[in-house]
Amino acid sequence: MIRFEKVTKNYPGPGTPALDRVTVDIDKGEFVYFVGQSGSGKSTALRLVLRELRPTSGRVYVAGKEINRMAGWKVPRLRRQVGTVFQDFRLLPNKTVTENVAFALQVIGKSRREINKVVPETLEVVGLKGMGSRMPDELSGGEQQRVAIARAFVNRPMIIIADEPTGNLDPQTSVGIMNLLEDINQRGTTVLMATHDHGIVDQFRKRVVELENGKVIRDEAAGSYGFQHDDTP
Ligand SMILES: Nc1ncnc2c1ncn2[C@@H]1O[C@H](COP(=O)(O)OP(=O)(O)OP(=O)(O)O)[C@@H](O)[C@H]1O
Repeated sequence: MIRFEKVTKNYPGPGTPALDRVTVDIDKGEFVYFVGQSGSGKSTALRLVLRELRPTSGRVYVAGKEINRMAGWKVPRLRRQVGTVFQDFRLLPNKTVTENVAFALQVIGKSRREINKVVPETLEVVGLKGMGSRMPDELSGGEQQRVAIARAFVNRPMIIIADEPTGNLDPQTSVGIMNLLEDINQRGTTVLMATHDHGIVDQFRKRVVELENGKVIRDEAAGSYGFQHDDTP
């Protein structure tokens, strides 16, 4: 589904590469964490999948296509198949919950009829049934993140990219958001998630790709890694 093949990314200016010959293969339906210290290259890796950035060398494949070679007019189609979720929610503050989610479908030309059917269904999936007429500032952080996930998922994308989706949430609310991302993953969407949150990575066991200075220093399957904390008395 997604393949990074010896991907190096240099930003302009001096310094080490943000990514350095990264090779990672992600199958359809996987849930993969990208972990590592601030500046290790997690966001750069995620942005390459959207072709918001282009590799300095190496190749990034999404659904079998090398996206760096894709014609520019095909990039919007690629991005429609990749939902995005961020730490800071990024909702439109002057639109209701329903309008925020509907907007993602309006911009790609879906009919009003389809929008009226799919948006309430999606709000139900994310646990916001009956909250469609609220404004973002009338919601808790966790609820706002659910709206953002609904917006990312409403078009049933192949892939969801989540960059620190629990970064602004307390631990209990984060668990709710992780349950939701797991649910969406189980419906067949591949999930790539960058996180600093060791507690989440320990509790919700998934494949872990760890970056350090742009290099992959660990790539472990779900369940094969040890707990970071020893809770035995
Ligand atoms: N637009 C940019 N221009 C120049 N350098 C950049 C740019 N974006 C990121 N970098 C650099 O690339 C490296 C990797 O950054 P990146 O944002 O991918 O890391 P990250 O692991 O996502 O960090 P964080 O957890 O803080 O978000 C860092 O050294 C960063 O300073």
